[in-house]
Amino acid sequence: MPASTQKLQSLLDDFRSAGGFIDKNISFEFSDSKGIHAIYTGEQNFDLTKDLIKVPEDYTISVTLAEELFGLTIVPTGNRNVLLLFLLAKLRFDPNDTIINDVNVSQKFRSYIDILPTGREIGSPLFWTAEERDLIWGTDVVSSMTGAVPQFIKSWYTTVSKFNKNILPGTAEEDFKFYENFKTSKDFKQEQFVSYYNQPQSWTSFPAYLWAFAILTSRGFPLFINPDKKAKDVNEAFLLPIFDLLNHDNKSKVEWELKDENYTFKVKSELSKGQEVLNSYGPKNNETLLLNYGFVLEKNDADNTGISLRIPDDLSVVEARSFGLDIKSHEVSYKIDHEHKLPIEFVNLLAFLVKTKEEKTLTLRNQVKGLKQLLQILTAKIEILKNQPVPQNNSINGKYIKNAKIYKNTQRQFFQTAFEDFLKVEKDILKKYKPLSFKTVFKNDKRFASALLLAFGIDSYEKLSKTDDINHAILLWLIRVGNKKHYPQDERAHLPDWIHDKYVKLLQTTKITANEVHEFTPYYNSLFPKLAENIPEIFAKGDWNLRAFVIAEKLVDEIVVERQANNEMFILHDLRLQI
Ligand SMILES: C[S@@+](CC[C@H](N)C(=O)[O-])C[C@H]1O[C@@H](n2cnc3c(N)ncnc32)[C@H](O)[C@@H]1O
Repeated sequence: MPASTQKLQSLLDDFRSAGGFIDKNISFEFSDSKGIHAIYTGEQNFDLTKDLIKVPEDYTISVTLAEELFGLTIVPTGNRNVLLLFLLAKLRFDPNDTIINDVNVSQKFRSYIDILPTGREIGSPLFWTAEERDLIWGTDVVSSMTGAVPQFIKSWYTTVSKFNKNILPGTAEEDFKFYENFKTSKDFKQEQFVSYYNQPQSWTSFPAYLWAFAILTSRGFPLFINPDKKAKDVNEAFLLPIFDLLNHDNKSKVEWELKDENYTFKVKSELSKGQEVLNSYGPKNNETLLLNYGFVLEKNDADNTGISLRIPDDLSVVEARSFGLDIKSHEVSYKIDHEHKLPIEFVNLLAFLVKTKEEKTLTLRNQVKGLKQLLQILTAKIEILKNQPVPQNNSINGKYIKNAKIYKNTQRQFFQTAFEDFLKVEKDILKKYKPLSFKTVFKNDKRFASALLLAFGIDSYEKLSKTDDINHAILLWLIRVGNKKHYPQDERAHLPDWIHDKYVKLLQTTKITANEVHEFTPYYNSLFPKLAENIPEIFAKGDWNLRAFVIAEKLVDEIVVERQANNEMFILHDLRLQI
């Protein structure tokens, strides 16, 4: 019999001797991808009115038990699970028995504690190596983890440093050094500690605490299922052996209940021979499943993702509200799931962030610019999620590679859908408001177009649009518009007044820095005086000095946007829109 089967058998024997019940038609099996799981083997469909599993209340491991060992006052209400984590760590890693109220708890739960998986077996990225973490680089799982671990370290140390000295093992001082290390290192990089995390030695060490944390999050039950025991904390959890051998399916209909001092487990949908008996851990998204349980679901109804944004401190929430946004603080996040798409409000928020001082409301200009930014954010997210590094090291766990792939693909799908939706929004807005495209300028302002031909040696807009010269062309055209009154009447018709007015206003109000002059000089010298000499009818009318280039560049920032779908350039009016 393999060691794992033997361990499981001992647990089942101990459990039955403690008064526990498991329907005779349930058999526990083991697979690399799912760990231990339960299969129904009965010939007849299971009678849904019957209990499948019954666990005596006394055969559970709770915060109350931990409090009896460590004392009531060590952790404040709101954080009581921490004590349970230390009890778990002690039961697993303390070679000495733990006696609580004259009961040898170590002996009582030995076979249960023995079957609990290691951190790496659970598969949470908390236990992944640096190279394995590269598989999920840039994802929300990594940012959650980076934020959470320092908090775990603090709650571990705050509690363990309060323990009565006579309960601490001789290795405690050594264990505490990790905290000193963490506290004094400016740039704490978790991945440097992964091999330490994966080898818990002493029960008071952080790795033992982290292991217990992963055990409680991947297999703990909420205490509120016991109405008698009023949980002091909303998220108070406990361990319910045997129930916790069941794997998860969102759709599984089950019933947990406390009846006559026994926790009972019933299934509420058909269970036939060969089917896996599945619990439901609740509607969990893939991020939570991966981080807390070490697995993900390819088809997960409860999956979601989100985009968060921080409004810079120098912009006020009040201003954002008067712009028409319904926001309460500087931190804004939007959730995307199978029912809720990314809302247009997100575009409006970005529009607010790119607005000019003069713009008090949503305009065509800021909305299209906001939209462009959103499409860029989504593209960046999609690119990160698309990237599937090929591990060079064949010691990387295949299950982790698979989970990372599924997690990233399911996340990417949300962003991909949002990207396509907003490309459509961009198309609709451009269709509705028909802003001036540079292609149209090129077509209408024929004199300018042929001047470009001479200047850059390009004979069509299509060719121009495929090179960097398109940006130079726009810059030159904006200066031409700024010099409008120096051109003959027939040419002026193609040079819009609103652009001219903006140019003049910028010219009057902008102070040009030495840096800008410095930056533009080589570029300016590459064009002038050559252009003025060769094509004076365009480039020697009005002012074509370096200042004009700096102003035109600022105007480009303000009013020119490149369409995401086909890189077409649009010149946008600050036409007021309604949010
Ligand atoms: C409550 S335990 C269930 C028993 C567990 N399989 C074991 O070996 O002890 C939760 C763990 O089971 C595994 N698990 C649960 N549901 C799963 C599923 N649908 N697919 C793959 N693994 C699953 C994950 O490793 C998870 O952390």
